Amino acid sequence: MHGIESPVAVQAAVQLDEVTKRHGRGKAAVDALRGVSVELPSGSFTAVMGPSGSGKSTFLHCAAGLDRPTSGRVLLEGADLSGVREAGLTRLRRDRIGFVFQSFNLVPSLTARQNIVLPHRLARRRADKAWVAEVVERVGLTGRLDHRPGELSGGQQQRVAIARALAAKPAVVFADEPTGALDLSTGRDILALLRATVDAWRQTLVMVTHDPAAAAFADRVLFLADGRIVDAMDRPGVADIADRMTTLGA
Ligand SMILES: Nc1ncnc2c1ncn2[C@@H]1O[C@H](COP(=O)(O)OP(=O)(O)OP(=O)(O)O)[C@@H](O)[C@H]1O
Repeated sequence: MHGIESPVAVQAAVQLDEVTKRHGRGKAAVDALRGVSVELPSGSFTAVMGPSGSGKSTFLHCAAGLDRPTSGRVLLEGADLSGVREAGLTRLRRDRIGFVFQSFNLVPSLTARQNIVLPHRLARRRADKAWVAEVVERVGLTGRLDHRPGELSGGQQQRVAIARALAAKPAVVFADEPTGALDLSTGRDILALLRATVDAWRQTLVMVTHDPAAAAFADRVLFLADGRIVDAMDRPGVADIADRMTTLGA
């Protein structure tokens, strides 16, 4: 007789365990994160908000393995990053993490197509052509692939950056104010696109933003204040997010 097996626990894409981060030393030391514990489930879209200086960038940098916590642990797909050496971290970031920045960070001399597959070329790996074609279609860049960034609008450049982030099928995409340099309506299009990658492909997405309307695209909004997660809201509306930010003094 076999007992009924318990369901396999869904592994978090990213998990932070009592993470602290101290910048600087001595009198100049700043505790940017103070005991942050959170699980970011696979296939979820999380927005991180908080007043200026609350620790959002530090959170993103620690969660993405760009920066090491002073104490505590960060797990990516269940693997503890604290024991991983610098070369291993670089490989993990390249293979398992996608980044989207406010300022697009494209290489100006390369075409959109070349920018999208650049991480593969740097890793000396062949891109999955069928997947890249699907990504290009989803982000709406068909017909624009031979243009250089200077020949593309801001929204199109951000689409290239998103395609580049998705091309390696990353475990997590981290986006830092991805609509910060775009006008309102282009920004909405980009957020809808990011949302669609979560809905269609179960892409895990973590986005830092100041904008309640942007955060309202997420499944969950985490609020940071003074280096701590002080609140979380599931599927909140814009007004609720804006209210919460006001009470945090933002
Ligand atoms: N490299 C650093 N050296 C010293 N202090 C730092 C460093 N990076 C960040 N800090 C400090 O840590 C705290 C958190 O900074 P962080 O950039 O994470 O906040 P933030 O919420 O992203 O802010 P903003 O919304 O203004 O970008 C701030 O007090 C900041 O001054």
